[in-house]
Amino acid sequence: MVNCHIQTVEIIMKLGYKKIVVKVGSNVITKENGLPDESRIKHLVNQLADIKKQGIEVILVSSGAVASGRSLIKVSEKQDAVTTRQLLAAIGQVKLINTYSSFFATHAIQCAQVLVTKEDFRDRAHYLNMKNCLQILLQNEVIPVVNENDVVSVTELMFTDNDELAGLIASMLNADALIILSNVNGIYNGDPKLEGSAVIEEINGSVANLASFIQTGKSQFGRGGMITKSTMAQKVAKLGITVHIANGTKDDVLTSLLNNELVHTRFVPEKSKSGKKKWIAHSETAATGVVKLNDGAKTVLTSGKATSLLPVGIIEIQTDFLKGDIIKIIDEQHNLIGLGIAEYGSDKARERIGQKKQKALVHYDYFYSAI
Ligand SMILES: Nc1ncnc2c1ncn2[C@@H]1O[C@H](COP(=O)(O)OP(=O)(O)O)[C@@H](O)[C@H]1O
Ligand SMILES: N[C@@H](CCC(=O)OP(=O)(O)O)C(=O)O
Repeated sequence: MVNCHIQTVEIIMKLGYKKIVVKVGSNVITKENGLPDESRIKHLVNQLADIKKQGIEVILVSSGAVASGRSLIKVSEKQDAVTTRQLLAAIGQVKLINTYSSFFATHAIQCAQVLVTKEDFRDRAHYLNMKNCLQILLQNEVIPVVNENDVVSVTELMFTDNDELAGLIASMLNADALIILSNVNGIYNGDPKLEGSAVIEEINGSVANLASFIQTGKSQFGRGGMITKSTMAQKVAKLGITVHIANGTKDDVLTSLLNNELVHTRFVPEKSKSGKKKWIAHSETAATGVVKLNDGAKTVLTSGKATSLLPVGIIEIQTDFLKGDIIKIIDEQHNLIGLGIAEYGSDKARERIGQKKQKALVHYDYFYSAI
């Protein structure tokens, strides 16, 4: 036993992460018959406990409320999809968190339930309140178990899926890595079910044809699918956080991943961005104004150099905004170039369109390039 533990200590230190966010998909912890896979949950908790005991901060984002609810109640077929989801999640989340809590308790570790909605990330003050709460949990050696609050998050107010939520949490907490556990070994260069397909082990920067490898279908209990997972992973890696997509149904997946011994997909991180840029990057739905740029301004702004958005490159203010609002910056073909915080409102910006020597509309420190 002692030797085994010492070995685990060495294993976990190899990648050198200090803070990780682990996202567990519904499929990982749900059996084929739809019932929660308690032995899988227990095995994951054992690994997370080992990792935490090495001094690594762990935040868990776990799906599975709806799947857990299905095991507890029979839903009338007449009930619509939204209400069914609310009902199943409301009941299932209790079971899910109790399962985690009892397994963590065997390691003398406390976990906390943190349920969030997309709205919680929109307003910067609200965002910082949530960040503060998660940090205080971590400082008190508690493992936050985060899920979307499916009871109140409906339709357009929902996250695409929990991968998006996990990306937001990893960015908010400046994690070193985000580990997404699904029921496949990673992103394949073709249909994962076909023999000729292989796992793409490293993705560096934005890969133009990545989406073409991915089948649109998703797994039995999943919500978003692999396309949303890979889009989110590229965005998070661009902010400076390593993203791993691995198979959570494999034994010892976390320990072998952290020991660099697992075949999976790893997104190479770019240089780390500031906390404010990380928030701006995830704030597209909170944007009010839309500003169109000419091609010259687009080239300068996306060159990777520290340049601010000057009125000389603006060709149109499409939607109004106030000073301090998040604005979308688009090119002549209406593609998103980036997001930024407006230094002044749309009235002033309109007066200055195309003019030289005017104050920047978006300062470089508050600009996130989506390209
Ligand atoms: N090229 C691909 N590589 C890996 N998985 C893929 C690919 N194309 C489609 N998929 C599907 O994506 C699924 C994982 O996404 P999703 O259903 O959202 O899972 P989760 O519940 O883990 O979030 C896999 O089960 C697989 O069927
Ligand atoms: N919040 C939902 C999970 C939704 C979701 O994104 O699921 P998945 O694609 O399996 O990560 C639940 O707990 O059932």
